[in-house]
Amino acid sequence: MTASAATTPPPGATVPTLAGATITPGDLMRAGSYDMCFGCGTGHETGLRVQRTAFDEDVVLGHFLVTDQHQGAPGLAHGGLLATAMDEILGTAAWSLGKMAVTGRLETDFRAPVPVGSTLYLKAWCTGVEGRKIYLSGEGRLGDPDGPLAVQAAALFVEVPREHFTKER
Ligand SMILES: CCCCCCCCCCCCCC(=O)SCCNC(=O)CCNC(=O)[C@H](O)C(C)(C)COP(=O)(O)OP(=O)(O)OC[C@H]1O[C@@H](n2cnc3c(N)ncnc32)[C@H](O)[C@@H]1OP(=O)(O)O
Repeated sequence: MTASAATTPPPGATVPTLAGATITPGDLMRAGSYDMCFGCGTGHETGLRVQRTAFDEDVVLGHFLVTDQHQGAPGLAHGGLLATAMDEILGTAAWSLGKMAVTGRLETDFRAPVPVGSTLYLKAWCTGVEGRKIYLSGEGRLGDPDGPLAVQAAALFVEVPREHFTKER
């Protein structure tokens, strides 16, 4: 992955830990997802409907089925939607550390085309935390969790207070 300095943890960034977390992975699993989220909502008719299948302190796993609603070129997934899928799984990895966080920066490498009808298997993990900054990496593989590499991503998420989601704008 050709990650920039902005998404690479600086020397001295800590290895993430769940100590002091306000949200546990169990809470997150029970909370499910926001129904109308384009990434994971089951109420969103044309969304990606990413399913999160496992997460712990080290890694988060998920997958989604690429449908004809997700095309860019005929028969192939749109790159922007693949970036959205990576955003979703990277965000889940950030939240699974017990931190409410939003995407500050998202970088993607597209390694192989992703056909309609295929399942993209997603994986994300935290590479370091410094203050409010959470550094994450992820990948998407075709057809199987160990299948061919299709997408790689690196991101900087920034921890925010609850008011970020509730204040009127
Ligand atoms: C319980 C419910 C469960 C729900 C399911 C959970 C799963 C969820 C899955 C969701 C998945 C989907 C997720 C989504 O889609 S989240 C939606 C998309 N993202 C947003 O809307 C975020 C919009 N941006 C902001 O709100 C603010 O800009 C934030 C909050 C990010 C920072 O503004 P704030 O005023 O607060 O802080 P700051 O500006 O002092 O920055 C702080 C530090 O960060 C560094 N920095 C910031 N940006 C960048 C950048 N681009 N490159 C490099 N560095 C950057 C900055 O230099 C500084 O560093 P330092 O000077 O301290 O060293």
